[in-house]
Amino acid sequence: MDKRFLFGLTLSELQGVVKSLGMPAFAAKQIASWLYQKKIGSIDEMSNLSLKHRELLKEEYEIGLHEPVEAMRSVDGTIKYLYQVNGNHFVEAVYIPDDERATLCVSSQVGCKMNCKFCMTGKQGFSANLTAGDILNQIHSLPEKEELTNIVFMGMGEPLDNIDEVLKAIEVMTSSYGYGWSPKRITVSTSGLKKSFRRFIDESDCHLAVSLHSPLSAQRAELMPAERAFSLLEIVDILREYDFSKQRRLSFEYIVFKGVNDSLVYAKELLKLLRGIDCRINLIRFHAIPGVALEGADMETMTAFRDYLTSHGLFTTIRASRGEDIFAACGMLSTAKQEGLK
Ligand SMILES: C[S@@+](CC[C@H](N)C(=O)[O-])C[C@H]1O[C@@H](n2cnc3c(N)ncnc32)[C@H](O)[C@@H]1O
Ligand code: SF4
Repeated sequence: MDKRFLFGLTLSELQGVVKSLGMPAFAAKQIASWLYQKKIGSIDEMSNLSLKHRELLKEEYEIGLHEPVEAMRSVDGTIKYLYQVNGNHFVEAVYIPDDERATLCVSSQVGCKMNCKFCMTGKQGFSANLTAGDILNQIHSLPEKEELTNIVFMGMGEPLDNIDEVLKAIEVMTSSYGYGWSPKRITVSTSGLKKSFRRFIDESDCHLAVSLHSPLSAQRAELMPAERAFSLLEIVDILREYDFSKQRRLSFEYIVFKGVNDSLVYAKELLKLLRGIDCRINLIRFHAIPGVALEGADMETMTAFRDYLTSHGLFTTIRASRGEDIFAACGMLSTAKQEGLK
């Protein structure tokens, strides 16, 4: 019988485990502390549990941590790690060191269902959801774990399409029994999914980044089929109900495509769409992917676009592209090869 994994379980799930094995209730917190606050390789190392209880646990469970199976280094210091999940699937996570920050871009799914026209992960199609353990393992088994200052859910997959596991992973990251991190260190990026959009805002305090890419519904639908199920107008209407003026940050991501959405006409439409919402815009350079007839705008156009928005009261930044030489930049992640899809 395959053993189940302890790593990735929330405190209440661990309470269920110890209860079912007839162990004392306080053992759940002890196990959580071994799992999340230390780095152990086996249940035998949980030295404050009795030998009998460790043996009981071992009959049904194992820790379930997995080191990355491959690492690729960019000239700019970015490192892309490949993790094997669930035996036969693969996902990538990208470590991005910066001056005083070190960010890990994590994956939430193997592939993605959303099929955005410009994204490599979208081209791969969907294979599987990650468990909370698979998501947390990208952090916990990272050689640079201790350096990390920020986590962004901007790797493979649509986090809101795997909301239960994403919320559980965030619970472990932010709880005192887990990593104890502030939710302000975590950003979840989404293309927008009606069924779980509100739930994510209500049940977490993490920063939210919405992939917009066009202020016009028809054009957005061309780029992102998800627009047809949950339009930017519906998204913005919901966001207006919430207060993003305090600790929690709302940003919109906008890939600037040459001759598509890069003129000031679009900047003006963005101002109209987002009027009255406390947010910022993050302009992203397009990372070309094979077989897609889209091009990125040049830096001069992006700077003019940024300056126009900022001078009209919508704070806008241009995101630095990192790890392009190793296919680690935004939207370039794909494990189609490892999955045997091409
Ligand atoms: C890969 S997605 C993952 C998170 C989520 N699924 C989403 O779309 O927001 C992270 C960000 O990368 C952007 N992206 C996708 N393909 C890209 C590309 N080829 N060049 C630049 N950015 C890209 C997405 O639009 C999104 O803002
Ligand atoms: S951009 Fe995000 S939602 Fe769109 S296909 Fe890529 S991973 Fe999926």
